[in-house]
Amino acid sequence: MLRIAVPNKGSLSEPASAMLHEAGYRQRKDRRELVLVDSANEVEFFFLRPRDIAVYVGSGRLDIGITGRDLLLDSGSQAEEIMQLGFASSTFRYATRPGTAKDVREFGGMTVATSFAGLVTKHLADNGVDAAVVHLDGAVETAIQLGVAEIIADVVETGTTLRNAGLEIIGEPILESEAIVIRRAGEATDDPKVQQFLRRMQGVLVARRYVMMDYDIRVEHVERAVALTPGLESPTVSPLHHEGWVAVRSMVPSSEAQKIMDELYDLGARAILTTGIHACRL
Ligand SMILES: Nc1ncnc2c1ncn2[C@@H]1O[C@H](COP(=O)(O)OP(=O)(O)OP(=O)(O)O)[C@@H](O)[C@H]1O
Ligand SMILES: O=P(O)(O)OC[C@H]1O[C@H](OP(=O)(O)OP(=O)(O)O)[C@H](O)[C@@H]1O
Ligand SMILES: [Mg+2]
Repeated sequence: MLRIAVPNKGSLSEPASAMLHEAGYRQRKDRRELVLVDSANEVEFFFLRPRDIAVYVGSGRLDIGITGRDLLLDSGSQAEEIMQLGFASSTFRYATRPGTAKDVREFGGMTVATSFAGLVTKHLADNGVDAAVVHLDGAVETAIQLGVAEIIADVVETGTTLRNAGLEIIGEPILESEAIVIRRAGEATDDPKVQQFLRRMQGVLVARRYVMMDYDIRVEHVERAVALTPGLESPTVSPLHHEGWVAVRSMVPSSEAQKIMDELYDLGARAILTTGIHACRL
């Protein structure tokens, strides 16, 4: 059985379970369930606090886990990133009241409040800055108003929380984060069970990002048409009963589908259809 850690709460929890469900795995119906065995797929899921997942995986108690890159790096665990999952994207940044500091090198003697003390302590040391770090569990934006710190370091997605607290970002992001799959550092990556899991997750990412496009076009225009729809490897071109016409089938990025349909139409393509992809293995 492959033993997989899944976030049980917070921003990562629902999208992680949704992705696993799309990949064909059983997921819990009751949020209080802590362990779930999916015997048909030979997988056991452990629903754990997102912060703890790198600890379990790094110690080798669980084979793989889904967590955030920022949480992995903050934990200092012996675990490594093996796949990006494309959700819960954010940056991790310093922020303060206008006029306090413009660069991390000006933080000397100040206090930084954060829920990611490991990450921030390392970043300050890497920049040769002697600043105090106060660890808070959440809502760190309020720490400045309440006089606990002059600077905060926190997750920023849209920036709304910072703006509402009257804070401004300082400098470049400390890091860019998203949901990732992790495993114990240095572990061989050719375990067939792990490989199968990663292929399933990759299949979900591709199914979400691409649509299947079909169209009919006159033979003399097919080269220009397939240049617009090159597919991942090569488009399928089939003869049509109607002489001089072919049918083309190809995967295209869903974000570009409408633009490509317009361009194909202008080239003379007709019966242009797109259909969703439910699952795939590349
Ligand atoms: N607003 C957000 N947008 C994108 N990702 C976020 C956001 N807030 C937190 N995250 C990500 O979620 C992970 C933190 O998960 P965690 O469950 O510990 O905190 P949370 O999602 O903020 O939940 P809570 O604060 O309710 O406990 C990190 O990887 C972080 O980057
Ligand atoms: O840039 P934004 O789109 O505003 O999102 C960022 C906010 O989202 C998270 O807060 P959360 O709601 O999880 O509360 P917390 O601070 O208590 O973790 C994070 O800690 C930031 O405060
Ligand atoms: Mg939070």
